Amino acid sequence: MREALVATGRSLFERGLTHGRTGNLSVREGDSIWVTPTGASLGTLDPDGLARLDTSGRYHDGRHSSGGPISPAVPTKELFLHAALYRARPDARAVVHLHSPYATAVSCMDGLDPADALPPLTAYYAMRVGRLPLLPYHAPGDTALGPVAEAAAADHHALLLANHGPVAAGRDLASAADAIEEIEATARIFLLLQGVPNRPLTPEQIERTRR
Ligand SMILES: O=C(CO)COP(=O)(O)O
Ligand SMILES: [Zn+2]
Repeated sequence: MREALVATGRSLFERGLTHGRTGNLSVREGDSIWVTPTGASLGTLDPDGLARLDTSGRYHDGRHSSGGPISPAVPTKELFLHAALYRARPDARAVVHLHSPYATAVSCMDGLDPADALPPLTAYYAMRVGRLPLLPYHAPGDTALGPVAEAAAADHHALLLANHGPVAAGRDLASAADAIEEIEATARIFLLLQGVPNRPLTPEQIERTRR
């Protein structure tokens, strides 16, 4: 599990899906959450340097001072955001947050539909993402985003944080990574199509898309 988290982080980083020391990943295993430490590059994670929180460590409200973390690593400042998605989505086993450039560019655009920030341009976007709520800007680590994200995540496994970047939950790490990569690919296509007449998929075409 921890090796997979490290390998996924490296892969995302090496392909430019997040930069510097941005982004964070977590996996839920039983009563524990393994999460990347704050201030880490996703390109150079260490399986022994991840933070591990158990439910008695009160990860539910993102506070990790009482009972956890069990390991000495200080968890990401977005732990509360990961916890909000896990609370909202009992089937979720992984959460990925990135500052991927095209999705982040879209998150800075004016005039988006806050209920659904990107059009369904391709079948894989429709399959892997569906609707993408745009959540209002909060500073990184601002726990006021927690209840907002939790409410939105009840019906959506992927969210776009305004002027920040995407976050996606999945039934496993590969699914969460697939969803966030699909957001990035579609954001890029969406930006390429600015000013170009285009045809998003129709509801009927989406309905016929194999999941
Ligand atoms: O993406 C980030 C903040 O939004 C990175 O923060 P952390 O280094 O605490 O994970
Ligand atoms: Zn971030």
